[in-house]
Amino acid sequence: MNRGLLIVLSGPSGVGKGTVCTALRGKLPELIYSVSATSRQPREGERDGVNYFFKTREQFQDMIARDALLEHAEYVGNYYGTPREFVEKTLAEGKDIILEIEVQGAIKVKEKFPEGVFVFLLPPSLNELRQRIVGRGTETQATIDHRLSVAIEEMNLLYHYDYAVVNDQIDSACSRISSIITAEHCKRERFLHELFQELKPITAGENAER
Ligand SMILES: Nc1ncnc2c1ncn2[C@@H]1O[C@H](COP(=O)(O)OP(=O)(O)OP(=O)(O)O)[C@@H](O)[C@H]1O
Ligand SMILES: Nc1nc2c(ncn2[C@@H]2O[C@H](COP(=O)(O)O)[C@@H](O)[C@H]2O)c(=O)[nH]1
Repeated sequence: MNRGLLIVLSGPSGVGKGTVCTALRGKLPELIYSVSATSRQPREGERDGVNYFFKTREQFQDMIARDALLEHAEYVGNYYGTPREFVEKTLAEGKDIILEIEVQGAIKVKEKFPEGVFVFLLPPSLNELRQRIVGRGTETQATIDHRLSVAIEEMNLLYHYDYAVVNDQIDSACSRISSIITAEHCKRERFLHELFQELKPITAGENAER
C-alpha cells in the first residue's frame, strides 16, 4: 500500500488557514485533519479534541518529554504541537493528512518528512491580513500587533515551501490547494510508473544472463 500524503498548510495568523482547511475538508472528505495540542486557552465555541487538545503548560511539557509530538513550537506565548502517533498511523494506512501549523513547526516537519507537501497561504495584502485578524474578534490589541509582527517574519520564510497560494477568495484558494494535492498524487504515481519502466529492461537483461 502507498503511504498517504503529508500536507502542511502554514501562513500568518489570520490569513485564513482554518477557514480554507474547513472548506478543503468539505471538498475532500477523505482528507484527515491533524488536531494539534496547545497550551492556549480555548476561544468561544472551540471544543477540546475537535479544534485542539487543550493542555496546561505542564501537560504540554510532559508531552514533549514523552516524545509524543512530531514537532512543537512556542508562538506568541503559547505552546502548539502536532501529536506524533496519529500522523504516523494515518500515513501508514495510506491516508492523506493535513497539518495546519505555523512556520517554525513546518520547518521541523520538513526535516523529518522532506517528501511532504508544504503549502504557504498568503493574504492578498498586509492591510487585508490585519482586517481579518481584527474582524475575527478573538485577539486583544496587543496580541494583534504581536501576531502581525510575527506574520512579517513568517512571510520571509516562504522559500522553505513548495507552493504559495493567495487566499483572496476562500473557494479559489481551496480549489488551488485541492489541485496541488491531485498533482502531487499524480507525480508520485508517475514516478513509480517511470521507475518500473526503467527497471524492466535491467531486470529482463539480468534474467537473460541467468
Ligand atoms: N478569503 C477570505 N476572504 C475574507 N475573509 C476571510 C477569508 N479567509 C478567511 N477569512 C476570515 O479571516 C478571519 C481569519 O481566518 P482564520 O481564523 O481561518 O485564520 P487562520 O489563518 O486560521 O488564523 P490563526 O492562525 O490565527 O488560527 C476569519 O474571520 C475568516 O472568516
Ligand atoms: N507549530 C505548530 N503550530 C500550530 C499548531 N497548531 C496550530 N498552530 C499554529 O499556531 C498559530 C496560532 O494558532 P491560534 O489557533 O492560536 O490562532 C497558527 O499559525 C496555527 O496555525 C501545531 O501543532 N504546531
